[in-house]
Amino acid sequence: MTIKLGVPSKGRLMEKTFEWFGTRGIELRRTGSEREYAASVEGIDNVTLVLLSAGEIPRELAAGRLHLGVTGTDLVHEKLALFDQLLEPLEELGFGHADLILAVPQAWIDVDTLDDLDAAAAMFREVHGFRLRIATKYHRLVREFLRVAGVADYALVDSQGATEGTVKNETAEAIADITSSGETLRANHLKILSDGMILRSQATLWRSRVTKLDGADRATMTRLLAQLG
Ligand SMILES: Nc1ncnc2c1ncn2[C@@H]1O[C@H](COP(=O)(O)OP(=O)(O)OP(=O)(O)O)[C@@H](O)[C@H]1O
Ligand SMILES: O=P(O)(O)OC[C@H]1O[C@H](OP(=O)(O)OP(=O)(O)O)[C@H](O)[C@@H]1O
Repeated sequence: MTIKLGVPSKGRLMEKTFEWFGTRGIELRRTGSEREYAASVEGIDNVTLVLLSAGEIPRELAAGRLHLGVTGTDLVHEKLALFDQLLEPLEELGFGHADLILAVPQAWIDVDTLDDLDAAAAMFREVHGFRLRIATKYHRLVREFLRVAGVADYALVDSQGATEGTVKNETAEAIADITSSGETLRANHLKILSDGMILRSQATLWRSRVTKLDGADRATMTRLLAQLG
C-alpha cells in the first residue's frame, strides 16, 4: 500500500506546494506530457502523488481516498460542514493567502456595514420586487455568516468564476468572493464592507481522520510527517 497525497493540479498552488515539499527533501513532480496528470515523488518511498482540483481535495480526504492533502482553508470550510471531525489541519503552509469577503458597489456610499446592507436589502426588495442578489461560489459560508449577522432579505446567486463581473453584468447587486491583492475588486468598482470579512484562508496541509492505516502505511506516515515537521 501507499500513502496518497493530494495536491492541486495546476497554477500557483501546485508550484508553491511542490516548492514547500522540495525544501523538506521531498521532490514532487508532474511527469509525462504537459497535459497528462501523472506525477512522481522522490525522497521517500511508498507515497503516491495525486493531482486533482483544489476544490475536490476536501471531499477526497473526507471519503478517505486521500490520506494527506494540500488545499485552502476556504475550500475545506465551504465543502465540509463537519470538517474538524473529518480532517485534521497539520500545518499552514504560508502561501495561497486569500480573504473571503462581502463587497458591494463603491457607488453605494450609504452602505458600509452589514447593518447598512440589511437596510439596503429591505429597501431594494420594496423598490424592485425581488431580493438583493449576492453572487458567490461559497454558499455555505456566506449563508452562515449572514445568518449570524442577522441579514436575511437576500438571495444567493451561484457564480463559479469571474464573480466580480456579475455586478456590472446586472446578475447580482453584491458579491462574496476571495480577494488577495484587492485588484479585481478595485477594477470592478467594488468595496469590502467594513465588517464584511467572512474567512481568512491560506494553503494548509490536511490529514484525513477517516483513513485506516495498516502497519506499513503507519510507518510511512510517521516518516513522512517527521521529514515535513
Ligand atoms: N488570487 C488568489 N490569491 C491567493 N490565493 C488564491 C487566489 N485565488 C484563489 N486562491 C486560493 O487558491 C485555492 C484554489 O482556488 P480555486 O478553487 O479558485 O482554484 P481554481 O484555480 O478555480 O481550481 P479548480 O478550478 O481546479 O477547482 C483556494 O483555496 C483559494 O483561496
Ligand atoms: O484580489 P486579487 O489579487 O485580484 O485576486 C482575487 C481574484 O482571484 C481569484 O480569481 P481567479 O483568478 O482564480 O479566477 P476566477 O474568478 O475564475 O476564480 C478570485 O476569485 C478573485 O477573482
